[in-house]
Amino acid sequence: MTAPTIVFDLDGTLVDTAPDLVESLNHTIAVANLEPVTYDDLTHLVGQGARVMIARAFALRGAPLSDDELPALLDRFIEHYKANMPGQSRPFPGLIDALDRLTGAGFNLAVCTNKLEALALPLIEKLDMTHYFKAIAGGDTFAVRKPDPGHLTSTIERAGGNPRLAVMVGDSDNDILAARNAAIPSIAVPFGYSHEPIESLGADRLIRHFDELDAALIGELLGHR
Ligand SMILES: O=C(O)COP(=O)(O)O
Ligand SMILES: [Mg+2]
Repeated sequence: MTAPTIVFDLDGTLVDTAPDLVESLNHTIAVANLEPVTYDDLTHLVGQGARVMIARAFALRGAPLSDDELPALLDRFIEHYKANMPGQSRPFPGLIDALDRLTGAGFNLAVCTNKLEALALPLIEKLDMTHYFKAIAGGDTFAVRKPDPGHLTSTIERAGGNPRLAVMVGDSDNDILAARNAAIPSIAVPFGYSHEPIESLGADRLIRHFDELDAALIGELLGHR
């Protein structure tokens, strides 16, 4: 029988990347003399990858940005973010124990992030977490990205899993929507970068800490289907 797959979002779910994202974003927009953004701003900017994050920062500052300026800004962001990796980014409390526990219990683990694949892979590698995951899919890995259900189902398939036997864990509306659109149960975490109250996202469960993520909870969610 195929093992159930647990799919994790990356930014704000597995890893606290906010300080490094803010730093690289501010380095990027500084070329246009824009005021630096803050952590609170980030919850409105993050979610659709670096390109959209840069465009939203310009919009936040009321600065014009044409499509032909974006590629150079994106390159500047990628270069800075990669050079500092893993920077201050760390797994959230209890994550590594949870990954060990779930792997030990026979689950397939995977990552489905809207972060560019070329940033997601080295970050996970530098934090020594690659070996936990059967698949790591970024926002540009497939033709679609979250909240499109295809991003999630393709990640599960790449991990050798079955979308009918899977659970999504995430911090934002994109994650919970992608799961709902794919008819996959979802778990929300409150320590990430959602700009809306986490309770309002409509996840099937809310966990406060990774200590709560165990085989019993996954079984309960899959049993309810
Ligand atoms: O980097 C982003 O914009 C979003 O990344 P996430 O999907 O891992 O939260
Ligand atoms: Mg996230």
